[in-house]
Amino acid sequence: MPLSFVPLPNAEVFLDAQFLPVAAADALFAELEQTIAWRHESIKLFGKLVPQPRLTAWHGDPSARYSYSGLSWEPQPWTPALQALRTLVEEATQTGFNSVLLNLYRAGHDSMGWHADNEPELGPEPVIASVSLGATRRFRLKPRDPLATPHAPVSLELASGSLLLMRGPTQQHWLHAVPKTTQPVGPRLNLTFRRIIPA
Ligand SMILES: O=C(O)CCC(=O)C(=O)O
Ligand SMILES: [Fe+2]
Repeated sequence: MPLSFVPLPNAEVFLDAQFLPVAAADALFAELEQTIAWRHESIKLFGKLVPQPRLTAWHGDPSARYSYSGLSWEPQPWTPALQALRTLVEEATQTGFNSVLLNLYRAGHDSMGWHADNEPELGPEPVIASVSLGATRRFRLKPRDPLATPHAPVSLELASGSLLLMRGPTQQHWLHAVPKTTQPVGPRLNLTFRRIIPA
């Protein structure tokens, strides 16, 4: 299935709900959940170290150093599975990526707060290609400034094998999040492919 345009003001968002066949997505989920060296990082919030509500890993080209939420990341090398997925994502999006951030949401209590992927290393108009595997979780988007971008918040259910593409002015004008849920939900793995501009 091709990427379809999600019409939002001051944004360029595309979604392919079935980028990977379900069986391939489930197999990739199982492989990555087992083989990635997942880390439980903490971030500094108001001077206190707080464990992130999810597990993470960072892979990429050696030149793709990155700072994220006050953390500095040295990328781990591409594994064959990650390299194969990168090639598929690059073909689908016609974009080159040199790194991928992996997030493992172990259950409904794991989450990602409101933010934009607007770190300076990503340049002025970051291209973010996000592949989801495993349980379906709700992905929320809301305008950063509702006066400049008058639109209600948006929910996308990101199912296993889906590909979400955000580019152009999206990170400048919109925030996104994966809220906690009290619904019983299994683990979900998300991979955001990024292009770091080496310093
Ligand atoms: O898990 C998701 O769908 C979003 C992940 C995300 O926003 C990020 O890694 O910056
Ligand atoms: Fe993000």
